[in-house]
Amino acid sequence: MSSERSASSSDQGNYLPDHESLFQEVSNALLSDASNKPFAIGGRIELGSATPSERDGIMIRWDSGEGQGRNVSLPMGNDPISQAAFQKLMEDCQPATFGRGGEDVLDETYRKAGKMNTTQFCTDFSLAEHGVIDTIVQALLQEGAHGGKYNGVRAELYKLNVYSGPSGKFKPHVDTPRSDAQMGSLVVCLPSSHQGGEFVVRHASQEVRFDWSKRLDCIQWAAFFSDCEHEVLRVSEGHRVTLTYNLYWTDYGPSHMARQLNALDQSSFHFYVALEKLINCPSFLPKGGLIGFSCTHGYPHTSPSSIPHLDRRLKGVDMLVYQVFKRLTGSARVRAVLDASEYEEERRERLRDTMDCESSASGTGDELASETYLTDFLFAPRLNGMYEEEEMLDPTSITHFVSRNNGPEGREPAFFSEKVIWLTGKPQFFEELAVAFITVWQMSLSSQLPSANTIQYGNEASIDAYYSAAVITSYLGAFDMMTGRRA
Ligand SMILES: O=C(O)CCC(=O)C(=O)O
Ligand SMILES: [Fe+2]
Repeated sequence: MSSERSASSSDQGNYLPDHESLFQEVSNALLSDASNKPFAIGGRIELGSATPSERDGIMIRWDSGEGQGRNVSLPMGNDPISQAAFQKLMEDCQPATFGRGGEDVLDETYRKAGKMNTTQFCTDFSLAEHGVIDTIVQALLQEGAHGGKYNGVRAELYKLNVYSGPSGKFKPHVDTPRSDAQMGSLVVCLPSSHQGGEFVVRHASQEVRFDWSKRLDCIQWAAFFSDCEHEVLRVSEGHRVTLTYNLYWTDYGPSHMARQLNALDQSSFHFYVALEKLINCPSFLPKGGLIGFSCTHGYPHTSPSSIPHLDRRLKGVDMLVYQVFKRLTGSARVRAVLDASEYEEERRERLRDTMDCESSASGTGDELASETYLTDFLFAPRLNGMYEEEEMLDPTSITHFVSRNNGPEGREPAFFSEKVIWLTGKPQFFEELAVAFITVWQMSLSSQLPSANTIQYGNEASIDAYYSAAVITSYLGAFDMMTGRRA
């Protein structure tokens, strides 16, 4: 009894330092490059949730020589026919070579595996069906990498590999890049019983291990950047069957539509034909002007940097309208809509002060009230500084002036008002659809673990993401009666 108590009190004595070091480990892991810039990721696809044909097994069909086609389904059945087919697959594989000093070499002390080229086999396993590429793009694509040139990733099937026990392996190596656009490799492990054969990926003293030997009811995969060293540890038993893919950066991707007019045939929309007729009508905005469409979705923006990229995030009909505007007029812009009521009120008051005639003042007021305020606003949030309550990043209530010292009075408003012909009615102003609230905690990372009441909330660098109304606008040039076209 007493020994139990003393054990528990010594546990308690150890609890705090352990707790501290665990906390430190979490902090360090989060601050490390491996977390900030992941270099290897993995996932799995449960066969139960796969496509109907995959649920019965992943089919490999191959050319077995002399025009004979064969197939085997994985995981392999227990029946003699399946086993014979699998045996034949291994016989039809060639010994896998690897690159050394610019040459392809066969050295089974370094790599012991069978391989088959894509000219000899095909499979019904489809990466696209399972969102593997989408996951890779989401997790490995780094914002702004390569000057923002690349938006997506493309996978090209490269080889089928079989690593068999008791000595299948591939010692540490880096994959040979096949073009400048190559970003990495993807290894897909098909369900096949084996022991050992862990896949290890290393980068800058960090290591990620994938053990695919434990499950036969799923397809498991790992993707990693080209510059990562990796290795297949020894397979002690069974057969480890993988498909390898080369991954390439692409300039298309989930957000490429906004910048790629050819991705879609806009002229197939009824709206396109109708708008084209309107634009070609000489009595419509003869001197030119702005047409606008109120977006059907709300779009979040948290900082000035998100404004120029709003077009990439357009959804559904909003993206279609944006594309049609671009195609027909050559110009389209997505803008956030701000609450200009205070600004407008101030302006009206100033006008009232300066105008002597009551009737003209009220006339101007009406005119102002019918104007619509748009913005490509230029506010400069100070993310690291203190915010005054009313200075919070709130695009729905920005009514301030910014000093740009180049306006007629030395200052220019943060946003400009322009008349717009709305194609489907005015935007729903100022409607806050949702608010995401993120608090940046500035926790002390010193060895002193902050307890609940000593946690410091930094300098209140809170960021509100507002889903505000957005509009798409397009300038029409003046109609030229001579040419029958717009400038
Ligand atoms: O098949 C695997 O598990 C990985 C093989 C590999 O690294 C390669 O083929 O370069
Ligand atoms: Fe490799």
